[in-house]
Amino acid sequence: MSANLKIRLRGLRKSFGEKVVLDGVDLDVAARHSMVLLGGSGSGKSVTIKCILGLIPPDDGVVEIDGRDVTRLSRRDRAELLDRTGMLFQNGALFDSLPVWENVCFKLLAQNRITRRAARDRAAEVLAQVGLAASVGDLSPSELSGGMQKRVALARAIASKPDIIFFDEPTTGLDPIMGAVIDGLIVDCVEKLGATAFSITHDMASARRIGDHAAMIHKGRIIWAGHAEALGHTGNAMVDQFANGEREGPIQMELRR
Ligand SMILES: Nc1ncnc2c1ncn2[C@@H]1O[C@H](COP(=O)(O)OP(=O)(O)OP(=O)(O)O)[C@@H](O)[C@H]1O
Repeated sequence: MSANLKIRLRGLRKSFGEKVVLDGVDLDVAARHSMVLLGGSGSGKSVTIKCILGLIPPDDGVVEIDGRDVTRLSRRDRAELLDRTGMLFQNGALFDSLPVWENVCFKLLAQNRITRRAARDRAAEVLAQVGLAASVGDLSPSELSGGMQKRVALARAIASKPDIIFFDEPTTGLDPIMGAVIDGLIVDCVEKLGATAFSITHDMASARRIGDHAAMIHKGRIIWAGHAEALGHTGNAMVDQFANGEREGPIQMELRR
């Protein structure tokens, strides 16, 4: 394995009943790079992330993080891996019953890795990093706008200083300017941590901003992987159609059949 490789997927397969979702996914993500996984609705992007995190057991294949096969880790080693991982969920997934500061430090508090007093300080620190005042820490998530909730969700994803962060549709539901702001914060935070980022998104502007590399999944396989700046002119008709949002092209023709 290359010493520089953070995530390595080989021959990843997953079916639900008769439905084959992942049909031999091969993908490499280099350390400190930012990979964006593209693909149509229901193409298996979230299932891929869940397999990497060990939340769904693959039927077959290899999932390596730092050269270790995560499908074979002991419960303790998997917990240790998850401790080093941050996740920003599609809907933010904040707990309304807890103030923002407890949401931000939820993982650290739940694992007794920090006192409540230190958690307040840590929350203020990461809230500042995403452009929010410390006083926001005392509010309930339901009192925040969608953009602020995304910032809080980002603060929570980085609070434990993870070395891999997963972003699931980080700008969904935001206006284009707020989306660009959140993307900028994502890039800043990932860079500051020196983390590896793995994102899934339908938003091509966002994909180009947050990804240095990109890959596209189609019919359960990675059909293209390369530099994010090539998106739209990769030479792969399916990827270019998707990236350019064109009605006509090989993907639509398949849908018509
Ligand atoms: N636990 C599950 N049980 C059964 N089917 C599942 C399960 N999880 C996912 N699927 C199916 O796997 C397919 C891929 O789902 P996935 O959520 O990975 O898609 P996606 O590419 O992330 O889509 P979207 O962009 O719409 O979020 C879908 O058809 C979905 O219904």
